[in-house]
Amino acid sequence: MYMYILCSISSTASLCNTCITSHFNYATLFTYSSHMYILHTIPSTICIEGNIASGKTTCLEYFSKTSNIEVLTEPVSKWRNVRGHNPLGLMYQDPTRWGITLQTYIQLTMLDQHLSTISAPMRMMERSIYSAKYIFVENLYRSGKMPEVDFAVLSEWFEWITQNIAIPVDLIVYLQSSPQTCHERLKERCREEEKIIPLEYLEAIHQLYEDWLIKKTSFNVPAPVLVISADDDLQKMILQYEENREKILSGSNV
Ligand SMILES: Nc1ncnc2c1ncn2[C@@H]1O[C@H](COP(=O)(O)OP(=O)(O)O)[C@@H](O)[C@H]1O
Ligand SMILES: O=c1ccn([C@H]2C[C@H](O)[C@@H](COP(=O)(O)O)O2)c(=O)[nH]1
Repeated sequence: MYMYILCSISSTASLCNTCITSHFNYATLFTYSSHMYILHTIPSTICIEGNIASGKTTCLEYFSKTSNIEVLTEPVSKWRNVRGHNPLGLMYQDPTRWGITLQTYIQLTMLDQHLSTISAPMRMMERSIYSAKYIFVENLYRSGKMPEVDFAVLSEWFEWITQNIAIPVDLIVYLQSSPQTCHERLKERCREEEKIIPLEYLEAIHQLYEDWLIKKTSFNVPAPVLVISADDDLQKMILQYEENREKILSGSNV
């Protein structure tokens, strides 16, 4: 049985009594097994958050050319094909029946990404286990499309995971875009399962993101937030990424 203790490190490594899961650039994980501690350095983590088709994957592709960063895009291909089944497509067809199926699988695959071993000192992820719960599960529940029992089971799972496993995030980059822009881009991207997404769905997701990351009135925000306005064309977005490069790579919003 392994016990995980996460300690915040500034310049020198030391074991601290309390777990601090944000505001650090460098962290060390002590796994305790029987009688000994094993020391691992874990990479700092930047999560790119934003509405559907706001430009997250495009942003990650841009930063994938930077050395010392490992980019992890959302495992959408898994969500579209798990042992021959398509939970993403099923959820859009019948959210009340399949919402829990998709979100359980997303929770697992996101946890896997947070915990995956990488060789680079920095991990840049598309979304997080937090937005899966605080945005997408919440939206299904609030819109009356997820039965209360499904929401309760998913919530119990999420709480167990976040209380028992350290899932550190150092910086959230929020690509803030209007739902209208996302709707246009979504139609352009033309993913089969998403053809039925109405503007209202993107508006609801947008509102949940704003409450979480801008107003900070809904759920715990696990890291500082850097907001980048994402309605601009690609060239202007690249300029913004360059202007913010240092802040992003140092894991800081200031
Ligand atoms: N700044 C932009 N201007 C115009 N189109 C964009 C921009 N960023 C991304 N796109 C296009 O919009 C669609 C969605 O972008 P994507 O990066 O896949 O979004 P996400 O990963 O957030 O769902 C893609 O077709 C992409 O080529
Ligand atoms: O927790 C989640 C995360 C994502 N989705 C859906 C939303 C989109 O249809 C796809 C992929 O999202 P992108 O924003 O295009 O990367 O997955 C979900 O339903 N629940």
